Amino acid sequence: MKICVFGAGAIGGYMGVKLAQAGADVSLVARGPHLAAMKEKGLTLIEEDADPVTVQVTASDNPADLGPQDYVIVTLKAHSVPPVVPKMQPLIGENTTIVSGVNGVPWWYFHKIGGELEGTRLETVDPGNAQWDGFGPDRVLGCVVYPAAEVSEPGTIKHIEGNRFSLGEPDGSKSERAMALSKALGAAGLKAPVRPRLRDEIWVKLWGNLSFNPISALTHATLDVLCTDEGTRPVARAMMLEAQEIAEKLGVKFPIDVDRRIDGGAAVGAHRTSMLQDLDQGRPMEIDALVGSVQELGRVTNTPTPTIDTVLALVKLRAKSAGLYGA
Ligand SMILES: NC(=O)C1=CN([C@@H]2O[C@H](COP(=O)(O)OP(=O)(O)OC[C@H]3O[C@@H](n4cnc5c(N)ncnc54)[C@H](OP(=O)(O)O)[C@@H]3O)[C@@H](O)[C@H]2O)C=CC1
Ligand SMILES: CC(C)(CO)C(=O)C(=O)O
Repeated sequence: MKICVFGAGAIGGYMGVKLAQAGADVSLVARGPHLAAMKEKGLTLIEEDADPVTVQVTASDNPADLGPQDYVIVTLKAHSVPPVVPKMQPLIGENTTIVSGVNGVPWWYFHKIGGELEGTRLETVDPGNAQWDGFGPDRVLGCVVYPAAEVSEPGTIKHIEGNRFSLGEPDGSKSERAMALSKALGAAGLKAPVRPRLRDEIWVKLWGNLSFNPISALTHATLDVLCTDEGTRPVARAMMLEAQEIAEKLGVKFPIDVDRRIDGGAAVGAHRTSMLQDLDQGRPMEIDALVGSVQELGRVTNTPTPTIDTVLALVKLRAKSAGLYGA
């Protein structure tokens, strides 16, 4: 089974080391100093309570070097995917599965969902239908990424917590391709359950990213603070309730309520969300995928999103002021 991880930064690098350690036929697409370090010294993974491990990996910035794959696991930031679809084509053969390991509303959301919204495209996450047309939705296997990791220096991944990558077919089936990837990830020491209702998990994760991430970027507060502060907790809660109304119209079942989700965020502690980290480090922020997409779904389902609209406007301007959003 040939697996290529496209965008082998924090999450893709973590997966890449685990797969390589387990003897999988895995290759990594990366770029810049991180790629150069991987090629020179291998890819190192630092995990708590374990000695660092370094594996030699097949890595390139040119997918044509790697050829057609059985699975391409995309672990890029959401906004980085559409522009690289043409570059990814050499990795795609007749039976290639694309695994979308990207936060936010996935571009394939309305594929095989059934009902009147079947096939709806989302401009915020797939401008110009780049992925829908360039990959084709039938190739897609969904994935919700739970681990936290960072590139601590070029060629080195620091794992922070978690090892679960929930997988799910757009139609909810336990397909052969989903089960085979689950087995390969399991053999690499990762948890990769195949879920019949992946969209429910997408929304529970998105609840937090939609609200905590922009609030943290606007206030520079860590999760423990913004989830308990008497001013920002109700803002997060209002955003989440708007999102819940949208999701429930789309058939999602939430296994917990908003207060439990916010308490879960608070329990993570003094964490700077990925959006705040991106702002701090001058990197583009995943605003469209995490917040804009939910506003778009509000329009699609005729659901008012006043709090989401307000926070989205503020965080977009914050990002624009830092030169990290739009032209
Ligand atoms: N990190 C985390 O803890 C978590 C992340 N996620 C989600 O997982 C996804 C990936 O996040 P994360 O791993 O943090 O992101 P990273 O930025 O660490 O990894 C993406 C990597 O892809 C590289 N890249 C970008 N464009 C190209 C290209 N055209 N060719 C080759 N390489 C490229 C980036 O290089 P460069 O740095 O030069 O841009 C970077 O090394 C995101 O959607 C994120 O929200 C979900 C849960 C937790
Ligand atoms: C906020 C958190 C921990 C989940 O809600 C996250 O995933 C992020 O920092 O992007």
